[in-house]
Amino acid sequence: MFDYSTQQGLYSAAQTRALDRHAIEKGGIAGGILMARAAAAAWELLLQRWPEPRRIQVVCGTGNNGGDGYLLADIAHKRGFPVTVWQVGDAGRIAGDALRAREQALANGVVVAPFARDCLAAEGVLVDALLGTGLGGEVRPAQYEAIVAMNAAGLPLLALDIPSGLCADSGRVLGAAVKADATATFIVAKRGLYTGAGPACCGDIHLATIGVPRASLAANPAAVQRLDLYSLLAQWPARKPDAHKGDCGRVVVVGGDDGMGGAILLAAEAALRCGAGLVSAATRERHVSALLARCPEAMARGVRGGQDLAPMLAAVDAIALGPGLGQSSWSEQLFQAACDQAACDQAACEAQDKTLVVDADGLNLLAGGAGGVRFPRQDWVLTPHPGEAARLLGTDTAAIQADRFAAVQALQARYGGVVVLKGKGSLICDGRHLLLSDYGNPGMASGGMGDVLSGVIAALLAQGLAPLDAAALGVCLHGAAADSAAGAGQRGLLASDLLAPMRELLG
Ligand SMILES: NC(=O)C1=CN([C@@H]2O[C@H](COP(=O)(O)OP(=O)(O)OC[C@H]3O[C@@H](n4cnc5c(N)ncnc54)[C@H](OP(=O)(O)O)[C@@H]3O)[C@@H](O)[C@H]2O)[C@@H](O)CC1
Ligand SMILES: Nc1ncnc2c1ncn2[C@@H]1O[C@H](COP(=O)(O)OP(=O)(O)O)[C@@H](O)[C@H]1O
Ligand SMILES: [K+]
Repeated sequence: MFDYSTQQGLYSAAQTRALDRHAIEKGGIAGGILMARAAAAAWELLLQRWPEPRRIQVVCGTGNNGGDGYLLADIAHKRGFPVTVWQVGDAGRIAGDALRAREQALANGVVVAPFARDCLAAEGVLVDALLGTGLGGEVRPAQYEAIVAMNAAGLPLLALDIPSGLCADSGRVLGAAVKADATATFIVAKRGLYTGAGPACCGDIHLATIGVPRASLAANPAAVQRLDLYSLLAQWPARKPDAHKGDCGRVVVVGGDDGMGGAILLAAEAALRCGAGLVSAATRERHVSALLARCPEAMARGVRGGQDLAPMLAAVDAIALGPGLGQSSWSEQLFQAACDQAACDQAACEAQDKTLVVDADGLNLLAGGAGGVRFPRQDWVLTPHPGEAARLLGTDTAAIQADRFAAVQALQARYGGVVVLKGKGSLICDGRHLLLSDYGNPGMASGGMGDVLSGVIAALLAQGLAPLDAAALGVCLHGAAADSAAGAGQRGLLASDLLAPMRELLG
């Protein structure tokens, strides 16, 4: 198993508060000092991004996020920039460090005025210091209006800690959220910044750890890890010099019903390009010649049903079940045969018996109860996109996206094994680990991308990686290859464009 403890931790709002408290009470760093450091780090980022702002407008709320904003305004004012603070909400509610920050800014001559409709001037840089990790529930009308106004201003926008209106825990928009060009986040990275609506709201994310003691971090370990492809690759030993194809694993890809022959071809080719020793494709007879013409290294077989498939599965390491599988009676037979063939219990799984990667219509058949397949089971990796996840949990896509962390955990609890919830900020869960990959880009919103991913994960399983490691490395590799292939343009990216960069990344 890979060691995930060295990956970057992602934190919830409650954990961040606990960390702040620990740093203040045990670390002896006053809250006001942390606030001043946060403001200084954000100011530095602002000047890096927008070196000569004609003006700075800071929209402040009544909590400590607003306090960060007041101190940033104070720094800008001292440096001679024209600054205005627009105060949202009743200033009488401001207390503690935030109140001291406001008083300092006022005493130094920063212009502070109540936020009003149309108050924002159309020049300079806007700073969002309205709501941070203290946001609870849907945003109230006054804050909603300020968020809409900030987004409509058409100005460069820097969010402090978290774009206002974004839920730090889930990455869901709570009514309305600021769409920032950059976010300066403080102390630790928050989990909601990297999945769901988070990436679209944050722009570039910059973490300023502001000197929180190591002991405070150690006392509050993160429950989610953000994956770094290269540190995973570094944990995967190189092939031994005398390796032969039998050492590199056998994969069978199962699918390609009428009209979907390309899906099975993509999965087979991806498995080969990611290093599987031998790859067979079990598909409709009529797809065999096209598959062999494009990819002669694959062993393509036409199968009429479960009885033809079973012998092909006898001596394999990983089965990718679902690319273009369809939902016909042929599909159901293949689905059942593959599920029956794979080992079903924990012991066999740990003994590196065959593992199933279930995707696409394999997941739809599972959700529909096809073949009476029983679960939970440990010998599979399920790779649903949010629509498939909704079917598997009997809910709708919006509910999945509203809390992707909860959704992936619920899927894993019900179905067992390893679950990958795809989409921006893909999540991977085996019941003990909760991992996030933020590689990938909107160029991947095109047919066939998921088929490639199932081939990749199957190839990594076949080469001996544990299911969680194969899923984690596979998802990162797939997304990073798409980032490399997209280059300057995302439109028109094809799933097959990922094959060459994946190979390069694997080294
Ligand atoms: N020492 C530290 O701790 C450090 C903290 N730091 C900073 O503090 C931030 C956390 O500060 P926080 O906890 O004060 O909360 P914050 O995000 O300002 O929100 C509270 C405000 O929001 C309001 N509000 C809440 N829900 C609402 C809703 N649904 N709709 C509308 N309004 C709503 C709530 O209003 P109330 O309900 O009280 O009327 C209150 O005014 C953190 O993100 C970081 O930036 C850094 O300086 C580093 C050191
Ligand atoms: N905007 C995006 N950002 C990052 N990754 C994306 C984005 N859109 C799609 N992807 C990735 O592309 C793949 C699409 O898979 P899927 O929806 O199953 O495609 P298909 O069914 O067409 O094969 C997933 O791995 C998903 O995470
Ligand atoms: K904010």
